[in-house]
Amino acid sequence: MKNFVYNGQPSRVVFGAGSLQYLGREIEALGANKALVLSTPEQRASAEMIADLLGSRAAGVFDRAVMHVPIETAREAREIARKLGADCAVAIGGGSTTGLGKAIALDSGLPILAIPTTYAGSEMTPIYGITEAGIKKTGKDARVLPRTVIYDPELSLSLPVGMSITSGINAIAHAAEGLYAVDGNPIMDLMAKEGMAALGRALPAIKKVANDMTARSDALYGAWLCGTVLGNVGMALHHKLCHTLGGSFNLPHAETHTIVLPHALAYNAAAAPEAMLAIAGALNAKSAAQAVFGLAKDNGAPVALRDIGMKESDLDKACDIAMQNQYPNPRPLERAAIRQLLQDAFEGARPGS
Ligand SMILES: NC(=O)c1ccc[n+]([C@@H]2O[C@H](COP(=O)([O-])OP(=O)(O)OC[C@H]3O[C@@H](n4cnc5c(N)ncnc54)[C@H](O)[C@@H]3O)[C@@H](O)[C@H]2O)c1
Ligand SMILES: O=C(O)CCC(=O)CC(=O)O
Repeated sequence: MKNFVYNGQPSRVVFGAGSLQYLGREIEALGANKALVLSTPEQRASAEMIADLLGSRAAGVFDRAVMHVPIETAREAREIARKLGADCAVAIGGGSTTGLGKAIALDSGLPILAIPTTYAGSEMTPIYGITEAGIKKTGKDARVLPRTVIYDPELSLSLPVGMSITSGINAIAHAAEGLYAVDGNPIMDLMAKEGMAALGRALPAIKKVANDMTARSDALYGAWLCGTVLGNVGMALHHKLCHTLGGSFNLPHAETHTIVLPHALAYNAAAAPEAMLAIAGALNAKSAAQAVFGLAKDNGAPVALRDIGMKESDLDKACDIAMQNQYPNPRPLERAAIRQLLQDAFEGARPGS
């Protein structure tokens, strides 16, 4: 018998190859006149292309977005937005750039138009993260949810294949944990299954042919759905472990998600059997944990924390941090089992089913 609360979150999505052509129309619909364009240094050329498209509606380009939004960068961007008189922010890039837009919006209420070029899903969430004095704090605020999102798969063609696979599995992690969320609901379950299935099809196809437009479109569609799940229901052990490993040990975001997810699913398997069946079904496999491990390994993604910069001597500390301020999880957190999970992820062991 169903028993749930569902809260719709207002955001407008424009999806499709070539949909960047609607940028002007969408800025106008926001009632904005001066957009500050945000990007990482690596995507400066994309930001300039956006500024050119905006013409007189571009206030300027700020290209210093970096992972985990250092407070100093957030302050600098807020000040530039204020000096330029920007009345909206256009974020082109992945979660780091959207995150910078969110840090500006949190302070000023400036509306964000996001143009995602990875599959991280931040554009669909009211979640922000800011790093101060080496500690990453996350929170939720309706002001940071982008008002408009333009998903144009053509802009994801340049995402390197390796990053596409890990970013896609980052998206799958949102959907997988959404299926056993304490505050889950049937709408998010549908989105989670459809999103995972789209990514499960798309990632091997992208590995084969990086510019397969159908696969790129499927992947971005999956990212939208999985990101929506992240924005609507609470995450569990897997996200807690990744926040610990990323925030305290500076491990790269999407790769960490890719490595940890099969082990977190194996840990939760017996406590969340229906979710596991749904995940396995969406990925066309018998075991959820094995399916995700295979998706990573067969497509050349890293499967061991030791290969992305984790030190074995830090595993005890990581375990201690992960045991603090626990997120709700289907199986209670048992220290010895979590420590073993981290060891398995460190070594890249095949997870149990
Ligand atoms: N708040 C949320 O809801 C949420 C959700 C997911 C991730 N995040 C945050 O987002 C960050 C990670 O985001 P990410 O994994 O998207 O990585 P990212 O935004 O850091 O991007 C990684 C690199 O890829 C480049 N890149 C992005 N798209 C590209 C493209 N199409 N072509 C070529 N290069 C491209 C970027 O410029 C950057 O150099 C983390 O800080 C994470 O915590 C937040
Ligand atoms: O860094 C943030 O903004 C929060 C990240 C988050 O909750 C989603 C994730 O870990 O992929």
